Amino acid sequence: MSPVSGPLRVRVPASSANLGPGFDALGLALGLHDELTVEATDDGLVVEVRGEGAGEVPLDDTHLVVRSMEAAFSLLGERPAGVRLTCTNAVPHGRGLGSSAAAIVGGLVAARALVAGEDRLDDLMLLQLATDLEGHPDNVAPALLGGLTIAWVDGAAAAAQRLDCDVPVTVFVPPEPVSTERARGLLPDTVTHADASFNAGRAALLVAALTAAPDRLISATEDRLHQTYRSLAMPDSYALVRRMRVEGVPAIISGAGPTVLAFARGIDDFCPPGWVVHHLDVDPHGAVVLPAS
Ligand SMILES: Nc1ncnc2c1ncn2[C@@H]1O[C@H](COP(=O)(O)OP(=O)(O)OP(=O)(O)O)[C@@H](O)[C@H]1O
Ligand SMILES: N[C@@H](CCO)C(=O)O
Repeated sequence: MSPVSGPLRVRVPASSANLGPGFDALGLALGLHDELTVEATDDGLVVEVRGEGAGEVPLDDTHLVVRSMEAAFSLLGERPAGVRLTCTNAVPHGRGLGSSAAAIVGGLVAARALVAGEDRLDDLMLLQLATDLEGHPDNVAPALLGGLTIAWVDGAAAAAQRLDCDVPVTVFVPPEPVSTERARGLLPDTVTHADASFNAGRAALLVAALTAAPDRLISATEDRLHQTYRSLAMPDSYALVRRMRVEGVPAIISGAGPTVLAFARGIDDFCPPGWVVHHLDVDPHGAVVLPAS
């Protein structure tokens, strides 16, 4: 796709990472989207934010979407004289639904569309930039590629395998955020060989369960590497996961939490007071460039 001169729109999905045992590797693109409208101008930077984050995120060049666009411009050695950016956000911040990944990927895809086109900045290069900005690949991969993704880093090189996946999802979003930074700080430096082996097996089973054998989801979503350690920061989320799992519902902490995700529908009665429920499908597309509406 060649560069777009007029205003353009980028739609980028929420994502749920880890999915239980697949810590820092598995991720799922979800049908809840942020939308960016971006236009090259003759001068300056204008940022407008609507929806999630409005009144909270900065409106200058420290804005995460702007920082991400700048990273792409720097790599390309080319940038517009000015940018007008409007963010219409539906992905809640600090909830484990990949809001930071959506901002990063949205900014990179928008910058590519504005000045380069895909022939000069392909998806693998965007995945690398996004992983460098986010710090781990498991949210930015599904945000970029859609579907179910298995992401990894070889040395410093990020990579991902996308898989088709069509599984119904319900997410329960609590009113208060927990930052990924805080959640990552609760993890131990080492785990037992038994726990590592357990998670490796269940993560492998989870890929099979999500693509071919959904009856395995309750076993496939067990985890020993992160959820219990993080329960200190999100006790209500952890209790909700346990309540659903004892009823046979494959429930997990979404990403670094505190959102709870279940691979099921018709379970809204589990929703605690003051939380928000979304019934979501998997987004197969990832970030897409659309004509400005
Ligand atoms: N659309 C956005 N625009 C600007 N800044 C954003 C946007 N989305 C996220 N951020 C920044 O990222 C922070 C949230 O990142 P954090 O990683 O803690 O949560 P998350 O990405 O929503 O959850 P997770 O990474 O666990 O899925 C916000 O507090 C804000 O500073
Ligand atoms: N794998 C990351 C996902 C963050 O969304 C973590 O759990 O910290």
